[in-house]
Amino acid sequence: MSLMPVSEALKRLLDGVDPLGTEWTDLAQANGRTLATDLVSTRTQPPFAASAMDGYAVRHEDTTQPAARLKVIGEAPAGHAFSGVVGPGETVRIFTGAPLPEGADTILIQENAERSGDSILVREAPLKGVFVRPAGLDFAEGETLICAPKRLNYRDLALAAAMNHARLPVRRRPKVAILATGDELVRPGGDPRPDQIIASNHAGITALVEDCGGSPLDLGISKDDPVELAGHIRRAIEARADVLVTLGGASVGDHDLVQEVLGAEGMDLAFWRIAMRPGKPLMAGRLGQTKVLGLPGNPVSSLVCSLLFLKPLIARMNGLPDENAGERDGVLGADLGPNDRRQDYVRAVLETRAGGALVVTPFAKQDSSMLALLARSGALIVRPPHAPAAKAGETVRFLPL
Ligand SMILES: Nc1nc2c(c(=O)[nH]1)N[C@H]1C(S)=C(S)[C@@H](COP(=O)(O)OP(=O)(O)OC[C@H]3O[C@@H](n4cnc5c(N)ncnc54)[C@H](O)[C@@H]3O)O[C@H]1N2
Ligand code: MOO
Repeated sequence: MSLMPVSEALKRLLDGVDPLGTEWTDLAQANGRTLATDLVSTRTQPPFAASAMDGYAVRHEDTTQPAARLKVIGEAPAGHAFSGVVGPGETVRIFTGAPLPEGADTILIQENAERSGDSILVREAPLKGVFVRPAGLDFAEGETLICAPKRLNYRDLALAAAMNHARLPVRRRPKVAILATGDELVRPGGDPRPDQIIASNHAGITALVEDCGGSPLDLGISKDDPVELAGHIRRAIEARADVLVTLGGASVGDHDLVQEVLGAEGMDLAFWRIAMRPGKPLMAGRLGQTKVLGLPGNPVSSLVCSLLFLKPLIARMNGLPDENAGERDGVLGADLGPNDRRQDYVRAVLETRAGGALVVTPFAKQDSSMLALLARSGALIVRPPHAPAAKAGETVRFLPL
C-alpha cells in the first residue's frame, strides 16, 4: 500500500483554496478576526499639540528669570481648550491631554510651581518645549497603520479605535462543521455504557478551530450507520460549511463507513492514507463547495492531523500564511530509534535550559490514543521517513504546540 508524503498531501489540500470573502464587523466583535484590507487612519493623533502633564502652560522665555512670577489667566482641562492667547507674563492652568493654548510653548509641571491666588512662582524653570506632545506624535491622517492580512489582537483594536474605525473589513470566518462517528461515543457529561467511551476529539478540534480563526459548527455524533451518517453529512452541506471535518471511521474496519458514505454523497476524493504517524488514515476531498477532511478517530491522531492540515486550511481561507512552516531546531533530550517509512510526529516535553537551548525530550510511549501525554507535550519532534536512530544531544526539528 503506497502512502502519500505529508508535504504532497498538504499541497493537494490547499491547492485552489482561495481566501473567503470580506464582511464588516463591529470593533467589539473583531478580536481574532483577519483584517481583509489595509487600515488607513481617518485622523491625526493627537489632533492638536497637547499637554503631557498636569501643570501650567507657559511661554518658556517668561520662566528663565530667578523667582519668575506669572499670572494665571484661565484653565484648560482635557476636552476643554482655552480659547484665549497666553501673553507675556501669563500662564494657563492646564491638565494632561488638554490642547496647548496659543502663545504657550512649554509645560511647567505643577510640582515645580507654587500657586498663590491667581499667580504662580516658578520654582524650577522648565526646559523649552517640555511635556508638549506635538500634533501627530502618534500617527497622521492618511497613514496605513495596520496592513492586511493580519489577525487582529487587542493592540490592533485599540489602534483601530484611535483611528476612529468603528467597523472593520474582515474575512468571513471559515465555517467548520465537525462530525464525530462511532457507536462507542458518548458526549462529555453523558452516561457511557461499560463498552462506550467519551467523545473527546470534538472538544479539542472545536477549540483548535476557534484558535485558528474558524467558526466551528457542532454536528454531534453519528452512529456507525450509513443512513444516519449521510443525514449528518447533508446537514453540513445545507449549512454551507466551508469545511466538513469527520472524526473516526476513516480506516479499513467493517464499521469505518465515512469514506464510502461521502463517496455515495458525491465527494471527489483528493487523497487517503498519508505517510505519517499518527494520522495514517487521513482522508481529504471535496463535496460541492465544501472541503472534506476525514480525520482518524484516535484522539492524538485527530488533533495532530488538525494541527498539520486543518490549521493551514483555515489560515488559507483567511488569506493568512501557514504558521506550521515554523518548525525549529531543538536538542534531543533522549535517544530515539530509527524511523520507518512514515513521517513521525513524536510527542515531547519542551524545556529551555540554561543558556537558552531548547531541549525536546520524547515520551517513551507514543500510542495515538494517549491524550494525557499530548496535553503534557510542548512539542512534536518531526522525524522524516527513514530517519536513522538519533542520540540525545543531537539536533532535531520540532513543531512547538
Ligand atoms: N487493519 C488496520 N487497522 C487499523 C489501521 C490500519 O491501517 N489497518 N489503522 C489504524 C490507525 S493508524 C488509526 S489512526 C485508526 C484510525 O481509525 P478510524 O479513523 O477508523 O477511527 P475509529 O476506528 O473510528 O476509532 C479509532 C479509535 O479512536 C476512538 N475514537 C473515535 N472517535 C473518537 C472521538 N470522537 N473521541 C474520542 N475517541 C474517539 C475510537 O473509540 C477508537 O478507539 O485505525 C487503526 N486501525
Ligand atoms: O495514525 Mo494512527 O494514529 O498511527 O494511530
